[in-house]
Amino acid sequence: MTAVVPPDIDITGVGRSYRGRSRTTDALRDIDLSVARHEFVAFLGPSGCGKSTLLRLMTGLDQPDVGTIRLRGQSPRTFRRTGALGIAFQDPALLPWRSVARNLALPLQVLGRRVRPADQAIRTLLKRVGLDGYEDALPGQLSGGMRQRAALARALVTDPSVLLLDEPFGALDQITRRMLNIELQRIWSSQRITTVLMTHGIDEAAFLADRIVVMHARPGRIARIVDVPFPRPRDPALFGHPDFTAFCEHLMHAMQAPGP
Ligand SMILES: Nc1ncnc2c1ncn2[C@@H]1O[C@H](COP(=O)(O)OP(=O)(O)OP(=O)(O)O)[C@@H](O)[C@H]1O
Repeated sequence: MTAVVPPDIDITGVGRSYRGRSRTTDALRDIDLSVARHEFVAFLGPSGCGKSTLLRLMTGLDQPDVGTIRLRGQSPRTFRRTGALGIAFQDPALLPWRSVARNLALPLQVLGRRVRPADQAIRTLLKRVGLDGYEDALPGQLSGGMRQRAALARALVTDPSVLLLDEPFGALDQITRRMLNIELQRIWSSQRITTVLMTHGIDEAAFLADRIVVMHARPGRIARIVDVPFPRPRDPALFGHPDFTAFCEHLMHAMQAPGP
C-alpha cells in the first residue's frame, strides 16, 4: 500500500474584504483549493479578481477574515519562518546597494544561516537562471528581465518546498516573458517544487501549469478549475501548436463566461 501524501497547500473557505470609509470591497469569497505535492497551479484572472490578495494570505503577510490556509499543515507565517517558502512578486524589490550575489544571500542571512555571496550554491543558482557572471553587478545595472531572474533566484535560494509567484514576469516584454516561462519550466521540471503562480497571462498559465484556477472578479472567486492536457516536458514549440491555441481560447471563454 502506498502512503497518501497530504496536500502541500490547503485553502478552506477563505474570504477577505477591504473596508474603506465609503465602501467595502469583497476581494475574495469562498476560496477552496488543495495543491498536491510537486503540483504547479496557476490562478488566472483579470485585474482585480483577488490574485495578489490571495498570494499575500498564502505568505502569511495578511490574514483572511474567514477560512484557513495551511502550508504542509502549518500556518503560512510559521511555514515562512522555516525558509521552506519561496516568494517572488511582480516588483523584484532587490536592494539597490547590494550586489546580485549579496541580494541572494539575504534570505539565508535572515534565517541565521552562514553564507557568503561568493558561495558556490549562490553561483550555481545564478547560473541556473542565466545570470552567470553577474554576481557583482548592482540591480541598477541589470535589465528588467535580469532583475526578475535575480528575484526568481532569490526565491529559490533557501531551497524551498513551496514557491509562490505573483505575476513575476507581468511587466516584461512578450519575448523576455516567454524566455523566462521556458526557464521557469526547466527549473520546475528539475526540482518539482510545489508552485502557485498568479497571472493574467493565458499562454503563460497554459504552458506552465498542471491545473489552472480561473478566477472572476467582484467578488474575487473561483469560476472553474481546468486541467492542462499537455504532457511534460513541454517544448517551447508548444506555444505555436494549434491545440495550444485552441486551449488558450477555451481559457479565454472561461474567464469571460458568467461564473457560478
Ligand atoms: N489594500 C487595499 N485596500 C482596499 N482595497 C484593496 C486593497 N488591496 C486590494 N484591494 C481591492 O481588492 C480587489 C482585489 O485586488 P487584488 O490586488 O488582490 O487583485 P489582482 O487580481 O491581484 O489584481 P492585479 O492583477 O491588477 O494585481 C480589487 O478590487 C482591489 O481594488
